[in-house]
Amino acid sequence: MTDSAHHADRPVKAAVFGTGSWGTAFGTVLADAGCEVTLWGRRPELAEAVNTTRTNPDYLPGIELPAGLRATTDPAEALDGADFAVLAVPSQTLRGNLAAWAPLLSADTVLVSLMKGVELGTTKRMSQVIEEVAGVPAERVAVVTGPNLAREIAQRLPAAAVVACRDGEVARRLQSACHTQYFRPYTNTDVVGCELGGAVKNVIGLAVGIADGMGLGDNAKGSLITRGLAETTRLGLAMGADPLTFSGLAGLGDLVATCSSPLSRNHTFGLNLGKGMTLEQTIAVTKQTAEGVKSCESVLDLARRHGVDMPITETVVGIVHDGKPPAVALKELMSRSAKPERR
Ligand SMILES: NC(=O)c1ccc[n+]([C@@H]2O[C@H](COP(=O)([O-])OP(=O)(O)OC[C@H]3O[C@@H](n4cnc5c(N)ncnc54)[C@H](O)[C@@H]3O)[C@@H](O)[C@H]2O)c1
Ligand SMILES: O=P(O)(O)OC[C@H](O)CO
Repeated sequence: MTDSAHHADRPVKAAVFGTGSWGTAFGTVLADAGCEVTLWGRRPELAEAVNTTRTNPDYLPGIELPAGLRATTDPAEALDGADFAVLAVPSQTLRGNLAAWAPLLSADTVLVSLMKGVELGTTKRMSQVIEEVAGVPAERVAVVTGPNLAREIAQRLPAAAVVACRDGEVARRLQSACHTQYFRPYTNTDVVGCELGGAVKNVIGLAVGIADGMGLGDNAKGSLITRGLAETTRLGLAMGADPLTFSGLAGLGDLVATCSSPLSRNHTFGLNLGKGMTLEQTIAVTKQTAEGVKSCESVLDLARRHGVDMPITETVVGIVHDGKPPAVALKELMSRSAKPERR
């Protein structure tokens, strides 16, 4: 673990872009695993706070960060000698952000996506956006996903995760760079399945939050999780993913964590809508990135492009973007024509 995060005779170096909750928490994992980690953030005062107080007061208050983690606002400084460039900004800003950083990348730096979203308009997965903007092959892009609520990880509570890359050897290098006593990463080469699992679970998390807010009970929750996984798997199959990925950490594991945790921003966003807040009120009280709010539209777009039926995703889009009252949307969902379970 700690000893394995070395590259030949020097520590592995990682730049983490995004000093929000998950960038800071995953940077903590890398530093605890023995890497030299530099966090990039937009705001000098937050970088200063990380360096002087060894905490991130805005995103992870009260949690001590490791000594091997420092912050800067200079992307070139963050990337200097980096083996891994880890990206943890909102999915919809990644393209613009990375365009500015790409010219600073070395030829052998591996790009790592922590993001769980699908780009609006293009319907591209985050690894595809990275390949396109940075001009790198799929073998140099990895994805970290799974049931990883940032605050729990930063508190060093135990969790497993998936490190996915088309090139299995690159996945193994990243696995060893982020393996600690509390963070157990597994490798996978099914990048499409891992990314879809992460992006669609946010949409199902919204649906479950809405149901919880409406007081629909635990049977409704179990039904939404299971049928949500069924529609995720249908989309994955149409896009060439391995269906077994969806019963793993990137699918079921993340779905269960998101749909059952008060720490989930997507679940909380849905909960507020289900309790009767308007979209505007809900957005106003949401301080961090709830990716499903935008990605429900791109996931539905993706489903239509692939001719896949995703009724729960469609219901979420109806409530979140078309102003459909949750009670009306529920009635419509329950009135769909009867069918066999496996179809
Ligand atoms: N928080 C979690 O538990 C968690 C876990 C796994 C994956 N993720 C994923 O990680 C990604 C980042 O989420 P997060 O939880 O860190 O979000 P966050 O809201 O906590 O932080 C987002 C970070 O991006 C920065 N940012 C916002 N707009 C920006 C812009 N236009 N340009 C550059 N930077 C910008 C913010 O300043 C902040 O530092 C999301 O895709 C999310 O789904 C989050
Ligand atoms: O807070 P959420 O809803 O973005 O979920 C965080 C993580 O993705 C859980 O694995």
